[in-house]
Amino acid sequence: MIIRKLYKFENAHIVRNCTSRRCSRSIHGHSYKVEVKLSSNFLDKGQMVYDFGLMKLSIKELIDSFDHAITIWSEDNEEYKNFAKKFSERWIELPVNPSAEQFSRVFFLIVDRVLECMEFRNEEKEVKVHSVVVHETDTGYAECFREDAYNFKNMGEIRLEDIVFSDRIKEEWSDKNLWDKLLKKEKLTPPSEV
Ligand SMILES: Nc1nc2c(c(=O)[nH]1)N=C([C@H](O)[C@H](O)COP(=O)(O)OP(=O)(O)OP(=O)(O)O)CN2
Repeated sequence: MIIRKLYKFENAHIVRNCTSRRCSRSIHGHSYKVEVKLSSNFLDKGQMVYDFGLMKLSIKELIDSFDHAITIWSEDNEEYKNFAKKFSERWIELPVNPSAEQFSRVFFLIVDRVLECMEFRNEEKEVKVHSVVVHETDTGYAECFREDAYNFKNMGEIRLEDIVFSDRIKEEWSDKNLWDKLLKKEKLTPPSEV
């Protein structure tokens, strides 16, 4: 069975080297919608794959990090990167170009790591990321499956260590060490009730 939770955020970027000139040569923003789909063949004590309420903790906080932020590619022009970091206190640097496709891979990998670290306290079993859909506009989206997220050879390597959140973004997390914990694969313990 698959369940799906929707997240929304506003974000600015430039996507270098693409064919659409407006996209590759001008800073612009989108009202993103992100669908995280989880699957399992089991149900927990509440007869759910994974409580939607639990999906409003770390997963929501990490996706919301991108809200009112600018996303930059680590390989972009140094002057542009410094400008973005100087004039926006909320920025994220990615090791890949911030296309809808790469956003969907980034979110897949992040949610995959959250689930890997998460303690399951309500008899949830084998909860996996099925796919992540990133809607960049009302008319265009990318959907990432596991084989895409880990397709480092053809789609570019994404190491979580290479995703950098600005200090301001980290300060707004309920646990300022959340990202470090995920990088170190430390256990995340959710509250017994949300
Ligand atoms: N496959 C992709 N194509 C494009 C991406 C992308 O991430 N993946 N991104 C862009 C731009 O960011 C652009 O802003 C969105 O392009 P587009 O769909 O053309 O936007 P519109 O709002 O103009 O779409 P309409 O359908 O005309 O309303 C470009 N391509």
